[in-house]
Amino acid sequence: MNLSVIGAGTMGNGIAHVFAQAGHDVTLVDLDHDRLGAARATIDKNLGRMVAKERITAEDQAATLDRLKAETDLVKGVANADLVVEAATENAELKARIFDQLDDAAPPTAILASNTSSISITQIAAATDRPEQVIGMHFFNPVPVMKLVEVVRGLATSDETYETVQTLAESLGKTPVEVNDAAGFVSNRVLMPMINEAIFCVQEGVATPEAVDTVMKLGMAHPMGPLTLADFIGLDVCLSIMEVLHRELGEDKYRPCPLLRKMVTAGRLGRKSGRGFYDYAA
Ligand SMILES: CC(=O)CC(=O)SCCNC(=O)CCNC(=O)[C@H](O)C(C)(C)COP(=O)(O)OP(=O)(O)OC[C@H]1O[C@@H](n2cnc3c(N)ncnc32)[C@H](O)[C@@H]1OP(=O)(O)O
Ligand SMILES: NC(=O)C1=CN([C@@H]2O[C@H](COP(=O)(O)OP(=O)(O)OC[C@H]3O[C@@H](n4cnc5c(N)ncnc54)[C@H](OP(=O)(O)O)[C@@H]3O)[C@@H](O)[C@H]2O)C=CC1
Repeated sequence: MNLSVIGAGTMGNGIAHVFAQAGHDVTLVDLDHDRLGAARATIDKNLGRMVAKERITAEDQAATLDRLKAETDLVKGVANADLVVEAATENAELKARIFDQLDDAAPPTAILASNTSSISITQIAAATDRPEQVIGMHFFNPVPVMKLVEVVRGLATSDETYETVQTLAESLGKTPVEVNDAAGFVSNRVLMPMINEAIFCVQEGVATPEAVDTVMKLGMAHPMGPLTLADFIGLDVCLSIMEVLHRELGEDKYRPCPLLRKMVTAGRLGRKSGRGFYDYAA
């Protein structure tokens, strides 16, 4: 298939990686040329790890990179797409604008999928004239490792669109799980309030970030503590998700922790900015 991925951040590079590795031609689109270069370098590094472990050959690595194109112009980047996955910043207005552009620029038969963590697929689909071809294809971070794709049906999503995305996810070696359109879907409805509560523990002085993480790792066998995971996801993404849960579900239990908001305001976004609950300075 010809696949396009919009947004070359944390998730966009992982999605482009698994698509290209599975043999698809991929165009990665971002407004920022440097971001595209960094994404290619990350994909190359992650493929290199697999070569070092003898899971793939150096020829596979080169062939995967050959299938990957970079583009700063969205119109050119989706002109031949069979399916587009949007993985731009978690912001409802931005996504509506992008889907409006995609609807004009992508072939009429193309499926338009969003990797959104929490925003309504029905609302995103309403920005297009093809809501039956709009769907949530929600990958997990790090994409090359995590086995789940949460496939989110909007109100108008057709069975044909669902089946194409389900088959594509399976062809990547992932397990698709069908969910309906509701704020945060299943994954972030359950995960994000836990992370938010962990941040309240730090804010209220119940324990240090290290202690909170150790409790959840050793006591609950989580691979990463919730604050390490929040830094890994991006604190700006966590805040956006909590805001959607709070606004859409309307209950106090979903209010974003003030410390989370303060850290985002201060530019402490986690790993991607070099500092969050922990310091990642080289
Ligand atoms: C916000 C949303 O909408 C949805 C989300 O994505 S929520 C976030 C979901 N993700 C999680 O919960 C991740 C939780 N953490 C983990 O599962 C693990 O800590 C981890 C897989 C990230 C790292 O595992 P680890 O055992 O600590 O490290 P490590 O041994 O170095 O890595 C394990 C494997 O992952 C690979 N890996 C680690 N980080 C990677 C990355 N960023 N990209 C690609 N591969 C990576 C390693 O190469 C290694 O591969 P093999 O098993 O094939 O050898
Ligand atoms: N982080 C995570 O763990 C997960 C995130 N998600 C979801 O994936 C999506 C992306 O998140 P993530 O990768 O973390 O975010 P990042 O902030 O890492 O990356 C977003 C990228 O999109 C770019 N972008 C913004 N506007 C446009 C546009 N109009 N056209 C093309 N590119 C654009 C940004 O560029 P610039 O910085 O220049 O604005 C940036 O490079 C979000 O919807 C998020 O909720 C889903 C699962 C997990």
